[in-house]
Amino acid sequence: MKTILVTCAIIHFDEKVLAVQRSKSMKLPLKWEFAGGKIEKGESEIDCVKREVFEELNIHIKVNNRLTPVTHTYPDFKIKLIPFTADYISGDLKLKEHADAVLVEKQHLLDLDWAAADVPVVEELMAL
Ligand SMILES: Nc1nc2c([nH]c(=O)n2[C@H]2C[C@H](O)[C@@H](COP(=O)(O)OP(=O)(O)OP(=O)(O)O)O2)c(=O)[nH]1
Repeated sequence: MKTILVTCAIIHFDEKVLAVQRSKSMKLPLKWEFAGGKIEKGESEIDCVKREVFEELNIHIKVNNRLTPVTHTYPDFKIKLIPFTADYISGDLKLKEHADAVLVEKQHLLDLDWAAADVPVVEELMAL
């Protein structure tokens, strides 16, 4: 099975981080994730995560640290999820694709129903 490379951004707004919920019509419907998406051919990880966040949320971010990538096999595809911490810089948040968004304190992140690949990312984040 081919592995798709996906970046995501853990965007900090002061002490909280932004989680977004996939819509009913997307793969992994209604699961929570960090904004991001597939790396395009020739694109750097950082350019990808900035582009995806702007396309999905209409905001600009500053990318900070790369966390540990997670490889996960879903029933019909396999991904390598590459997470970055980031800070909100500018723009009015608009949900272009997602069903919902919440700002969550780090200690409450595991209350959400995450996409399976994100669980190790959330655990690493909570331990930082
Ligand atoms: N953006 C993002 N995707 C994630 C996370 N965790 C996780 O398993 N994924 C999966 C869901 C998607 O299948 C894939 C990201 O692809 P995408 O968002 O660009 O595309 P998609 O699946 O919605 O659309 P498509 O395959 O129909 O083109 O990675 C995450 O935290 N952020």
